[in-house]
Amino acid sequence: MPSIALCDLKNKKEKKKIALKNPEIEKKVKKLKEPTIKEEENGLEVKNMKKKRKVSELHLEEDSETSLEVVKPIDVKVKVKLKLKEKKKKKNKAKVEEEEDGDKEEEDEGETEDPNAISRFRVSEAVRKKLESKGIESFFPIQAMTFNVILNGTDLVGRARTGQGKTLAFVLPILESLTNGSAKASRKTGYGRAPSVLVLLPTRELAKQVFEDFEVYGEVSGLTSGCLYGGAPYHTQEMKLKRGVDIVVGTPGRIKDHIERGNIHLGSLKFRVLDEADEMLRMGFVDDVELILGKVEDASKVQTLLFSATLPDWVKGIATRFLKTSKKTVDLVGNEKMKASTSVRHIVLPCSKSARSQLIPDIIRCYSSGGRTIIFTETKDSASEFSGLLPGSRALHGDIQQAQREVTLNGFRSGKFMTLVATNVAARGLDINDVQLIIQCEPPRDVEAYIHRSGRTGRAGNTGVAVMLFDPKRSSISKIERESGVKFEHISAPRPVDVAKSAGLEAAKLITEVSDSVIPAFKSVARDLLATSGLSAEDLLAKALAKAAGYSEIKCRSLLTSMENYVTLLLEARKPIYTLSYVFAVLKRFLPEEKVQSVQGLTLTADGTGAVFDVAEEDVEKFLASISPPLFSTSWFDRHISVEGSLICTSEKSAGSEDHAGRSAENAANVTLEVMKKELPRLQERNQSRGRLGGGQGGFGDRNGGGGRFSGGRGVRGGFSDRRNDRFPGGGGGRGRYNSKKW
Ligand SMILES: Nc1ncnc2c1ncn2[C@@H]1O[C@H](COP(=O)(O)OP(=O)(O)OP(=O)(O)O)[C@@H](O)[C@H]1O
Repeated sequence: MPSIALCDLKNKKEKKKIALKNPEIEKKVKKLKEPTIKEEENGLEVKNMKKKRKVSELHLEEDSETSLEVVKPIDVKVKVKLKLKEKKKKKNKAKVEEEEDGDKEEEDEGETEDPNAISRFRVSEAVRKKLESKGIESFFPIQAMTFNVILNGTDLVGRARTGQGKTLAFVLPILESLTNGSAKASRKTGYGRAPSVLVLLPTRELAKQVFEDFEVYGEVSGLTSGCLYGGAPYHTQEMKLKRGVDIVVGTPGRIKDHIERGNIHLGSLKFRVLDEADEMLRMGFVDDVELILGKVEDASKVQTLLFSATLPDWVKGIATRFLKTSKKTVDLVGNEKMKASTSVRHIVLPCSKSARSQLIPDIIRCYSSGGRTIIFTETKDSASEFSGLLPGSRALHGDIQQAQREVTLNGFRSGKFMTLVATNVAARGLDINDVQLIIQCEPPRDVEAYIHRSGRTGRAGNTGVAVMLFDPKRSSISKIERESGVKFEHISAPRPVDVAKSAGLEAAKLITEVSDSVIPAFKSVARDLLATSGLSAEDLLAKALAKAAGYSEIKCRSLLTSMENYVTLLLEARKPIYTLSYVFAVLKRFLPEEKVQSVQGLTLTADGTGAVFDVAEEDVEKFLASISPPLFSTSWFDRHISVEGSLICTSEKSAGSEDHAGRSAENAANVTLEVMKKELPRLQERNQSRGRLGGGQGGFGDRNGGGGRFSGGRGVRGGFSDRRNDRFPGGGGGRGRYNSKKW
């Protein structure tokens, strides 16, 4: 579990490069930026339509009632290149030099040809120009693959990974259909008109975001939109509806209210869209959604679209009920193992609850590349609590007044503050520029939440980092890993010494910016200090830099719980260790009761031969001396002074060097104890702890010692308390446990 020290990188660019060092990510990002749909799949409205239609049919199968077909993108570029290669071969036979030159030109032309160019789709000029003004000249795969299907009047289920442009995938063809397509003729116009489009979304923030897209592109098409969500005054919404709007975007609760108040009539509806459908239904809006959709008098005349990055099986039932049997499915994730964003570095880091507030600022410093960070907490209280602890951050959750929620989100979008601490209310759909880092304070309850939260970064072809903290004693990451297909990068906390180096660089930069005019005022003090301190000029300056960076000392940090001033020890035995009770028994043989009780986060290693735990820095020597007889005359502390002279618990010395194993001579109990300096071994996860003593399957016994140690209120300090985690009843995920009120 390497500690990846990004901290000492000099600038944002370098950090980004490192964040991308995962070759898999680089490959995928490149792929997203390239056109990935075959020319034929666009269903382009251009000359060679016949040929295209054939292939298009191949990939856009009609759905049956019971199945969701998977459509896979095909790499256009590869195909274009292959054709060109063939052409080139033929021409080479002729061996005519001039012809070869011509061929080269043709190849260049061919390679730059963009089959997803918006100019090749039935997008009206005004909208195209608007898109261009926003730098959008080419469709993303999901857009290219769904545009004509929607424009041609077919119901559709669309799925693509987070940040791949699903919003415009429905906004643009709907606008075109209303202004130039099949819905144009029967669309109601004029004062007091009933809406032609109804878009339902799970959160107010998302509703507002999607509404803004409809406004921007609708305006140039002569269409108006209204946004209806709770927490905002009814009156303004009613007035807007009275005047008449073409498109209504909103959350189910408020839309239902307006329908019941007689403010919205759905008799003229042409489109209904369920965006983030699974979330809406999971949040308990199913009745509202059904009621709203049920208000449509003649469903056969309405086109229904359902989009999300995640479509759990149970959503398919909903799709079957609300979409026509002729519906198409464009699924760009399908059966691919990796369901989460491929442009994100997915990292996990062990951290106890009490260490989070110390660790998170360092993670931000190391991984945010100077961009925005969103921190996800499980509850509204902890979101507020955290934002209180992190200077310059703001909280966003369901208990905050809507007006304040909007101020907060606007402030975050505009860069007034760079860290947002949010509940799942910000997990879905939010598209905020330059979010570089996502921190999840603990593993979410289901894989969908992980996918959407981590997907707030790495959007539209950009890259990002998602760090998930987990407490090995209380939570499990293997379920999320398995279901999302993410291969997590395991790292340990940024080392305080690395963070300090990074802060030192920033301080050095600041010092060079200080005007020379200050020198005369401070020079004599500097001279006196140099003469009296007994330090070299270099050391003295180092101290001054440390102070300027806010450091008076460098604390050490545990690898296991990430707690400051704690050190992680590894106890190993010659035989398998089945229970924590055994470890406690061993410790009790050598140490006084109060020291044994003070250990934190005791966890068995995955290989079953050892256990790791944290002890306070000042107790390390006592533990080592008591359990492993000293191999060397020097003390642990002496051996942990780094070359820079600072105490670092995660020594930079390599394995096999003199002090790697600390004191590891065996004692009467045939166990060894050593300081963990660089990497943690793989640990048993919470849900692996059923076994011999617990009566379940698996190799290892009940780590909780049959309800002993950790359930009886041992009064451990901070870190890992004895509280069982009752948020995982039965260890399973699944529906029904989501409590939207928590947000
Ligand atoms: N064709 C395009 N070219 C460039 N940028 C685009 C294109 N289409 C959309 N975008 C931008 O990509 C970003 C992500 O789009 P969007 O929010 O629609 O993603 P999404 O797939 O809905 O993500 P999520 O699943 O998280 O909701 C937005 O900033 C959007 O403006």
